[in-house]
Amino acid sequence: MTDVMTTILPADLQVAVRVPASSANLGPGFDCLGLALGIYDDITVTTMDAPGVRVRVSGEGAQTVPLDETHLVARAVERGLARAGVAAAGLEVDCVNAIPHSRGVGSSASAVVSGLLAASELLSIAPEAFGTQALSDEDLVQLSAEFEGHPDNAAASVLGGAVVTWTDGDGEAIGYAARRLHVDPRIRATIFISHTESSTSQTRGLLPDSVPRCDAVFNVSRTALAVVALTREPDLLLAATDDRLHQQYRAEVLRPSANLVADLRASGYAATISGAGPTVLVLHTADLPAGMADRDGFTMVETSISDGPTVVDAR
Ligand SMILES: Nc1ncnc2c1ncn2[C@@H]1O[C@H](COP(=O)(O)OP(=O)(O)OP(=O)(O)O)[C@@H](O)[C@H]1O
Ligand SMILES: N[C@@H](CCO)C(=O)O
Repeated sequence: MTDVMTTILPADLQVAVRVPASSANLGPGFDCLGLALGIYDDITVTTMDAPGVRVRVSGEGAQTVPLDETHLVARAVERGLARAGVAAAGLEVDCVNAIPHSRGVGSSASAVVSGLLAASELLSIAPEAFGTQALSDEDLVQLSAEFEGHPDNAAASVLGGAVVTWTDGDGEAIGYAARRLHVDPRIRATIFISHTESSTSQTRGLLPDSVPRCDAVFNVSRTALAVVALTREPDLLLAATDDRLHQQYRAEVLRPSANLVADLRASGYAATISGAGPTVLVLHTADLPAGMADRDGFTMVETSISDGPTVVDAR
């Protein structure tokens, strides 16, 4: 689909969507593995006659995010509509956020996906004369990854479950694609949400441009193994979540998280830094022992693996 000339949608179309958080990398799969988590932001978008963008936010980020047209959800709604050559004169965006920001559980990707999914639903309920239709999952992955600059979080929030993502091309025209994996139902996800924040763009800057070949080979093998462990042999999760590509380079600025990962892995748990941190993800099949929750600086949350986003209302 290509962008075409803009026409204006009628006022009072309303859609409500619920979009999951995500954990990226899962250890070795830097920028190419992701997992949707059972923590959700709820977004309602209404088209208006009056020009401008009005944003209301409660929950996570309420004190920090902008409340105008620069808000990430509003920008994503406009981008999604533009894809089909339409726009809204004005937009009202209502956000009820449960996904913590800047902790490594994909809040920015969830915000972008919620805006694009809302746009997609607006396109599907617009009067027939507009000739618009919902965006495909492929479009949602492409457009959300363009915002993020990497597809792992965004694809997990679009498709649910675990995802493998890849890119084609470079420079101005990167293509992003993803496939969902069928996660072995015995696998559970627990996160230790850090009480401190970390900026993804800042910690990406700590990564070297090249790594030793032995480390590259190590990560290629573990990433392939992760697909086996996630889909049918969870006993392999500890080995399959090991990494030499990125966590060691971020450890200095994520010291408490790196120490927690090391402790948990030494005790046999498949722990990794979640995304760019500082939250820590543990994948497991058995109950975690009582007392594990007591970690200074972290709140342990036994979450679920999400089946993906839902459209709650569209009228
Ligand atoms: N729901 C939201 N609404 C508006 N802006 C958001 C929202 N969620 C995140 N953001 C913006 O994205 C920034 C956080 O992005 P960042 O990529 O650093 O962290 P993250 O997405 O939470 O974690 P990670 O990408 O490591 O999983 C916030 O500071 C805020 O500016
Ligand atoms: N793959 C990305 C995920 C950010 O959530 C990174 O590690 O920078």
